[in-house]
Amino acid sequence: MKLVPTPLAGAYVVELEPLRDERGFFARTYDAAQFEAAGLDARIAQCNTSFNAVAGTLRGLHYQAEPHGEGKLVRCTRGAVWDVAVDLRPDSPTYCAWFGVELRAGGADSYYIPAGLAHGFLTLEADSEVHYQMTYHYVPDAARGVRWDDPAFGIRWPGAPVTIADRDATYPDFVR
Ligand SMILES: Cc1cn([C@H]2C[C@H](O)[C@@H](COP(=O)(O)OP(=O)(O)O[C@H]3O[C@H](C)C(=O)[C@H](O)[C@H]3O)O2)c(=O)[nH]c1=O
Repeated sequence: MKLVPTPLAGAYVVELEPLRDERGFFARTYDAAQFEAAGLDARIAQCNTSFNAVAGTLRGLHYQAEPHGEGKLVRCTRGAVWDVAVDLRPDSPTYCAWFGVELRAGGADSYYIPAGLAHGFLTLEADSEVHYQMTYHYVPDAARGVRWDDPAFGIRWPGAPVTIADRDATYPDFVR
């Protein structure tokens, strides 16, 4: 697999390098040694999956407040999503910048999002599933979020959400 830098400091598109034969392909999706060598957080504390019945489902953008920051390796395992991260680290050279990537089931890409960035996605197809590897465990009281259409970030989405949790739709404007 290849770690391809994104415009966001510390965030990478993880490109699979499929080994093909007459049956199909085999590919490594994660390599702790390669992550550590690149200075990425290689811990796997928990794995999660989310199923989204309706195309146009928007989840996020979420993060955990320090000291419970969580890195995420995000992969689409069914359907397709527009996957977005926004940098909320005040000391980062890419503070308040965002980067999106289309992730498809069977596609070559995953998205590694370090702690301190918020993450969200908009599904592009019905019955889309997203799998996460998390570097830190879930701490409900540390759950935070920013709004998908917050003017502070100017995130471009392929469409408006068809379904979104009230919590996600009503985060207050982000103050830099
Ligand atoms: C995140 C999480 C949630 N939960 C429970 C809490 C709720 O009872 C239920 C659904 O949680 P929530 O509505 O926060 O799920 P999402 O809106 O999909 O949140 C996720 O979506 C965005 C895109 C992310 O990047 C995070 O992975 C995560 O915040 O699962 C858990 O038990 N463990 C967990 O790690």
